Amino acid sequence: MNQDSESVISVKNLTQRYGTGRVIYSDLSFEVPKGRILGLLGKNGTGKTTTINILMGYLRPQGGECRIFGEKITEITPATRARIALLIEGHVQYAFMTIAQIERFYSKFYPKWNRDAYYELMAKLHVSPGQKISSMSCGQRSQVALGLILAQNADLLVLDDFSLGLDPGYRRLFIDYLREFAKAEEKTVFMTSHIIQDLERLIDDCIILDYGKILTQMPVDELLRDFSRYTLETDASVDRFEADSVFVNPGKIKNELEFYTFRPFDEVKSHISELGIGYRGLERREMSLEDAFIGLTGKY
Ligand SMILES: Nc1ncnc2c1ncn2[C@@H]1O[C@H](COP(=O)(O)OP(=O)(O)OP(=O)(O)O)[C@@H](O)[C@H]1O
Repeated sequence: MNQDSESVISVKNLTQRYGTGRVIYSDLSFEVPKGRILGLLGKNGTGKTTTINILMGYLRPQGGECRIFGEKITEITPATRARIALLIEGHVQYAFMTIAQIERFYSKFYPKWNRDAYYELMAKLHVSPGQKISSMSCGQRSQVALGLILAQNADLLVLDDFSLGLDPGYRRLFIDYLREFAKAEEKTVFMTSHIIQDLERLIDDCIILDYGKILTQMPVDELLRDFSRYTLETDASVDRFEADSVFVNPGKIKNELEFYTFRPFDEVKSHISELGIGYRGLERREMSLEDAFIGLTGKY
């Protein structure tokens, strides 16, 4: 089996700009292997929704090629399309229906429809099955949308900002539910979210997008193992710690300096000595995925 046939999503040299405006990105390439949960992360406006719109065939890119389950996205067959469950930013569109009506409506389109998965999630909602979606709160509508996604029992789930309006308890419930479902059934998930703390317990791999390019693509456990945040005290000015091959996004508040790095401790220490900078208390700090994200993309 070649590498491509293992990849559920394959993106090669994707280039996108809107009209004659600025380039959102060029030469973007990545793969999403079967059975993995991948989070596409990036600051506002880096092109996450754009990428999903291209992958789903709603937008034609200026260059590059995307394949899903081996098929070019411009020539995707209905049978392959039926293997993909998509949650776009926003809510259920048929808001005039009730919880029960929308379940019956959706069930007709999906051969592998799992009614129980939908009602299991709906049971956590404190509303009656006869209530119209239009009269529900923002978070409750998101819960209905997520129930409809899981019930499709698709092989690939594409979720754009699934957490819209959800409270922390429901987000935790959905994440645990999704991870168990995806791992037990070897589903592939491609998702974005701005709530990065949530993703740490869900995703296997992350792509971190900066404006115009991918900064990092790697398994989350490797990122948290190899990328570190350090602090030290120094009287030297922050200009002496310019970003370089060792220091990523250095910053200073009073006399405490912090920086991030992919380099091991000994190398960091000798780099500071080579620069001839006096310091006290060099410490490697515990890091979350959100810290790593800020370390790579900067605080703005
Ligand atoms: N239809 C459009 N016409 C022109 N520019 C657009 C259009 N849609 C998006 N853009 C621009 O493309 C860039 C990427 O937008 P996109 O919605 O993909 O970002 P995002 O990473 O999903 O952002 P967010 O985190 O805010 O959801 C932004 O600068 C946005 O202004």
